[in-house]
Amino acid sequence: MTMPTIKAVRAFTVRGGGADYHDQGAGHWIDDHIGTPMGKYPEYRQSRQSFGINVLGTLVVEIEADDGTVGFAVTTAGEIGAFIVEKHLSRFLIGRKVTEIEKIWDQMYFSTQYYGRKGVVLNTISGVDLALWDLLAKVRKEPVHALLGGPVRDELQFYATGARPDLAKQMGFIGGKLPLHHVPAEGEEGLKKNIELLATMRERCGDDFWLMYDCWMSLDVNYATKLAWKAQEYGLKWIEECLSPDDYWGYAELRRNVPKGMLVTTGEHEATRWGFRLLLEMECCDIIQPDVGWCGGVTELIKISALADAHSKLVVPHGSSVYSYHFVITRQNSPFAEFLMMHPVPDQVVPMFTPLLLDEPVPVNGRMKASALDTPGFGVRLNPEVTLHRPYPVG
Ligand SMILES: C[C@H](O)[C@H](O)CC(=O)C(=O)O
Ligand SMILES: [Mg+2]
Repeated sequence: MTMPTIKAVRAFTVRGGGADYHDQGAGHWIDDHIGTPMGKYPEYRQSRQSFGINVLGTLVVEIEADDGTVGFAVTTAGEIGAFIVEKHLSRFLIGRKVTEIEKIWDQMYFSTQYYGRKGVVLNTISGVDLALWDLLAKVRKEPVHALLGGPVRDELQFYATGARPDLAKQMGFIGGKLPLHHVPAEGEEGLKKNIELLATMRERCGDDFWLMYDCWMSLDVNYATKLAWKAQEYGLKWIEECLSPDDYWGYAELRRNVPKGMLVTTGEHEATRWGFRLLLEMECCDIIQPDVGWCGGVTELIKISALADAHSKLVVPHGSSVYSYHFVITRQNSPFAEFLMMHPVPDQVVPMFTPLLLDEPVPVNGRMKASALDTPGFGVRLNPEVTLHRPYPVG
């Protein structure tokens, strides 16, 4: 088979949901007084949008081959990402064979290293990488998971992230991850409220349902330790992303501090094999949670996952819908997946990247058959009713 070459690269932005899942309308649970590192400022406590959590918006990367096949992917990077793709990264793509994914990744990473390494640049590289995997799989008329070695199980099992684990239980999920609402600056009263909410959810969900707390980088070691010990009574399964992603030392200390059996998880704001190497070698956590749309894409997640496996750690990727599912189904050290509840209440399951994608599969009764992932590429289409904006058209 002669492999097609890449003839065009296009980068678009979109507002309102999509890959920037924090870019939601008013009244959504995801922006309701959730604990953040900005919570030390009372004026930024009630809403994450008030400090700009949704300023980036969604980036859509489209890569077209000379046989007419188009691969695409979405991530959180908006207009900055569109600039980087069109003005910088496209030079490593145009004219290349669709199979040259590893070399393209290496060139994207090392050519941006002087201003990149993490954050929005890695989100952008991830978007390009995912679009390349989508393109190659479509050219080969296979799902991405087939290129990754194929499924190791018949179905995925999900826990749900959202404000209502009690409803998630009724919907068939194996667990519910709650956002923490109150930060250390809200004192003993806030700590009491954090524990009361957990107690209420334990009461509603019964003993056997997993309950987790997502702390979104909002705590310090002392507060997180206190929270963990108080939460033990209510069977908290794991305590997530308590500290700044840069505080590897704090994570190592927290992991030593928490009650035996409670898991410490983190990594959704970490990137690349080098970042995860620190988390693993410094024994910062029990489960790593790379976001495949942010950590460097599938090409990098393969390496991160192998490193984690060698350290006997689980990889349970953060969010990212189909981009995660195609990976998780192929790895023994990823035994379950996250489903982010994007319904505002959330009392029903809606596709995570709604309304941007069509054919996005969702868990039914907390599960998804591997066969739901059998369409070529990542198996999703851009919704033609969503208006895309191309801020930096090149060529
Ligand atoms: C709910 C969390 O604050 C955040 O929006 C999502 C997240 O960290 C997760 O799904 O994990
Ligand atoms: Mg999280």
